[in-house]
Amino acid sequence: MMAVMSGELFPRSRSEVAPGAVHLPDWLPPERQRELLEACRAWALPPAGLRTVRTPGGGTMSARQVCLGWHWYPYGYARTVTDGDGAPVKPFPQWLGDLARQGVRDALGVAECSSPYDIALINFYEEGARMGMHRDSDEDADDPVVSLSLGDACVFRFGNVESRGRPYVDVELRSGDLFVFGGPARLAYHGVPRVEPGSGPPELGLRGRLNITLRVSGRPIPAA
Ligand SMILES: O=C(O)CCC(=O)C(=O)O
Ligand SMILES: [Fe+2]
Repeated sequence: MMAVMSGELFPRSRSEVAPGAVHLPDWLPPERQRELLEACRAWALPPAGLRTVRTPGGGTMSARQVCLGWHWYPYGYARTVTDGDGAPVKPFPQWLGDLARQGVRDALGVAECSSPYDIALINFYEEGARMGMHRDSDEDADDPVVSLSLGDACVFRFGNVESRGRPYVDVELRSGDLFVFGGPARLAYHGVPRVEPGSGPPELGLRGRLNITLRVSGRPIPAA
């Protein structure tokens, strides 16, 4: 099936990296990965498409990003791309919310969400891109963060709630993997120190890595 699985001595298996943080390898079958990739390609187009994120300190993030539902900027959420072309953020589709809930159910065994999933951050890692240790703390809800990976494999570093440093666990995330962090792990520091170029399944047809993180904003649904 997937090239990354060929030659594997042991099948990769579910692991609880920390209480509330679960990795489910190969969660998305290849055809669902292809569908999600096609959707990402459409979302990445302007207006409100893929952009380089500038941080308040004057730096830029090396992974480029596009958002759905709510536009994330360092450090908050808006209805429009306030730090880009100013266009309204693209809508968050119902099917993506259903996928998020399914992910929470499969990973944590429960799916009591305070309100529907309504945010997607899609990060595109080209050669050399990475993401520093940070917390996902701009949401007003504590529902689990659901992360889906497509394309090249990466090292996903999952740490603790106290600091950016140790202890942390390095997990390899590959195309189709699900990673969910909620409960006591919801505000843990995490990051992507490395992406392995050319390690994705060739038949997917993606150079680089895409990560889709799904979140609950905890904000009232804005009037249309
Ligand atoms: O790319 C990843 O796996 C992590 C992305 C992430 O942590 C984020 O978007 O906040
Ligand atoms: Fe994050």
